[in-house]
Amino acid sequence: MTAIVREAAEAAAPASATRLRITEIFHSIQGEADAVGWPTVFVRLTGCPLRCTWCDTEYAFHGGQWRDLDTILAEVAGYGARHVCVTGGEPLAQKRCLALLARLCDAGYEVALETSGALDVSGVDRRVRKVMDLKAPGSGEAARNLWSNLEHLTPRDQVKCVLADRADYDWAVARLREHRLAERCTVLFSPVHGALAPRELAEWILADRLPVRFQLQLHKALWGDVPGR
Ligand SMILES: C[S@@+](CC[C@H](N)C(=O)[O-])C[C@H]1O[C@@H](n2cnc3c(N)ncnc32)[C@H](O)[C@@H]1O
Ligand SMILES: Nc1nc2[nH]cc(C(=O)O)c2c(=O)[nH]1
Ligand code: SF4
Ligand SMILES: [Mg+2]
Repeated sequence: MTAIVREAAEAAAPASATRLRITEIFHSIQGEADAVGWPTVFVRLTGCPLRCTWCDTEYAFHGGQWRDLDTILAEVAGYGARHVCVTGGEPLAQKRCLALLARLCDAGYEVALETSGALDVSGVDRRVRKVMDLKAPGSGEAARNLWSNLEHLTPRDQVKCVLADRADYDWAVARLREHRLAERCTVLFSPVHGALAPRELAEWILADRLPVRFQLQLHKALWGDVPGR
């Protein structure tokens, strides 16, 4: 069977109701958002309906393996970490992601979800900390932002704007004010890795007295831009 035929067959026949397509499960230092620095197990779900120009995980768009929930939970448990981050690809593109998140919460983990902001987050377990992107124009995917998602954020969640240039920054500042984002939850501004100089973004945030939290991808400082880290 060729890889393409196998992929099509797997996509058509997820045998059990509790299977998800997984690109990788790995143990690393959380490099982004509120839980930055904590030893964390990452569960990266395969597939994404978006194509952000600067995406650093294109390898998660295709392939992966169908894994059932019990097997995923068992592998996560094997690392003995308190924190779990469910990411992708776009995790919410697989409906069973909601069951995975609930099972991880039931098991007692601190659970974070990295999501694009383009898919409905209303069904996500309230115990999960959502880290929701708002895609700026430089991503090429700003039209996909599902603004109704803002109503489902709580103070434990975070909104993240990943910015490629000054035009993206100006867009994000306008959205911050328009939607009173900082009154809803923590707002993260992060430079696109290798595109916008981190110091430049830091200076803009300070000059404008913005109530946002600057963030850099810590794992890339530690290990570079490699899969599974
Ligand atoms: C790979 S995405 C997966 C989750 C989901 N699809 C999303 O976009 O949030 C995880 C996080 O990495 C960020 N990211 C991806 N490529 C990046 C890059 N080149 N520089 C900085 N952040 C990046 C995304 O914006 C997102 O916040
Ligand atoms: N170390 C590490 N931290 C991360 N936080 C969010 C990640 C992601 O790809 O969603 C990520 C990742 O890929 N690696
Ligand atoms: S939504 Fe996330 S995974 Fe999908 S292309 Fe954009 S950054 Fe990559
Ligand atoms: Mg990543």
